[in-house]
Order: sequence, then C-alpha cells, then structure tokens
Amino acid sequence: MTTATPAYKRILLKLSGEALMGDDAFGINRATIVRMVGEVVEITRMGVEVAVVIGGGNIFRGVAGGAEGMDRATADYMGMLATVMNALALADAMDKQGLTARVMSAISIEQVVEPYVRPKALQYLEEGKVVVFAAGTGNPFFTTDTAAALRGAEIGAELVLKATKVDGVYTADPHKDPTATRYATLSFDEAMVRNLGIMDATAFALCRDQKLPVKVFSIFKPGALKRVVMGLDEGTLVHA
Ligand SMILES: Nc1ncnc2c1ncn2[C@@H]1O[C@H](COP(=O)(O)OP(=O)(O)OP(=O)(O)O)[C@@H](O)[C@H]1O
Ligand SMILES: O=c1ccn([C@@H]2O[C@H](COP(=O)(O)O)[C@@H](O)[C@H]2O)c(=O)[nH]1
Repeated sequence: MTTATPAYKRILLKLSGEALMGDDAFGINRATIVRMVGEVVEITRMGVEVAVVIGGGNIFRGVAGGAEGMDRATADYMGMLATVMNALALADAMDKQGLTARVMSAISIEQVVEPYVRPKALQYLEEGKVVVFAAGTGNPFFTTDTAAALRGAEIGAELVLKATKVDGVYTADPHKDPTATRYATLSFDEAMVRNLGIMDATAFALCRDQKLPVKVFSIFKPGALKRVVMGLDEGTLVHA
C-alpha cells in the first residue's frame, strides 16, 4: 500500500466501453486497456476498494447496423452481452497486472461468469478484490450508467466515477459544440433540467435520490483517476 491518503474508501468506477477502443474503430485496444488497468492498480495500492461497471459501446455500436429494425429488448440484451465480453477482457487484464478481479453478471450465464449476488460482491470488496459488474442492470431499456448508479448505491460506494472520453460535464456535447464550456460542479437537478447528455436522466435521478455524488473525468488523462480518488480538483462533480 502507498502512503498517499485517498479521500474515498470505496468507489464505483464506470468505464465507458467506447474508451476501450483507444484510436480503433471498434473493439478493445490492448494498449489502452493495459494502461487503464495500470491506473486502477495504482488506486487499489492506496487501499481504495474498487468496483467497476463496464459499458458496451465499443462492441455494441460496431454491430448496431445488424441490430437496426430489431425488437428493442432483444437489441438491448445484445448490448448487455457486449458488456460481458468487455468485463472478461478487463478482468483478464487486471489479473495480468497482479489484481484479483471477479466478474459478476446481472444476467445468468453461469458457465462464463458468476451471477451478481450482493453479499458476495461486498465480501470480495472487503477482501481487496476488484469486482467487475457485467450485463448492466440485467434489464433492457436501461444503460450501464444506470447500472453504475444502482450498483454504486447497493455497495455503499462514496462516489461514482464516470471515466470517459471527455474531461468533465460541458454546457453542450463538446464533440459537437466547440464553444461548450466545462462545469467545475453542478447539481443533479441542473444536469437533468439542462438535458446534458453525459449521463442519462435515470442514472442522475437515482444518484440524486441516494445522495451519491458523481465525478465525470477523462480516462485518457494520465493520473486523473488517482487525482479524483485523492479528492483533488479534476473533472466535474455532480452533486445532490
Ligand atoms: N454535456 C455534455 N458534457 C460532456 N460530454 C457530453 C455532453 N453531452 C454529450 N456528451 C458526450 O457523452 C460522451 C460520454 O459518454 P460515454 O461514451 O462515456 O458514455 P456511455 O454511453 O456511458 O459509454 P459507452 O461507450 O460504454 O456506451 C462524451 O464522449 C461526449 O461526447
Ligand atoms: O442495464 C442495461 C445496460 C445496458 N443495456 C444495453 O447495452 C448497451 C450497452 O450499454 P451502454 O450503457 O450504452 O454502454 C446499451 O445501449 C443497451 O442496449 C441494457 O439494455 N440494460
């Protein structure tokens, strides 16, 4: 364990699936996942208990053409399965860097990964293992951001860290509007009223009701994850 004192004991890290692509058009970029896991290793060495919810955009958007015109719920199950693939890749990369990771799935595929059982997840976290939550909430019509809010509340995380491609919440999508400016902090109500597309309203509402703050930051900025965990000024804080 390093001497740096973290500001949080237990966190829920939401990793964007699209961030796993690195500069590739879809899929998982090996160097990118290795680098991201390296940052997770650093914060676990500080004694922080880490649970991860992984998105599926890197795989699911790659097959979205095939899902066009499909029944929405069926397409959503495909999306959830994509997150299981990402979770397996992430846990494998974690194991290779000396972390003990356990993947828990919200949908039952027991030959592949163990099912999500809350007391078991809590036990793993207390043992210092990283828990990777796969398959989102297990329900169609939701997102992995909502899964992050849900699991974060269930495990008693002190903060949800949304690790993404942008370095915070902007007045508009910065990829579409170059004049957009970044908030240092804002409330859940402001984020919902202004319809800021960084997270869906269901996720924001759940975090607001559970008084679970969210930090949005760039996973591409080296050291940013550690800075957030240290309580330093990084990204955007969304609060109740
Ligand atoms: N107001 C805003 N501030 C910042 N980013 C925004 C905003 N509105 C939309 N975005 C977009 O949201 C994206 C972040 O969402 P991200 O892709 O991480 O989410 P996701 O859909 O949860 O992940 P996944 O790739 O796993 O589906 C940014 O890349 C940015 O383009
Ligand atoms: O609880 C959930 C979580 C996800 N989905 C489906 O999976 C894809 C990928 O998740 P992202 O949050 O976009 O990374 C999502 O588009 C949904 O289709 C779901 O149905 N339920």
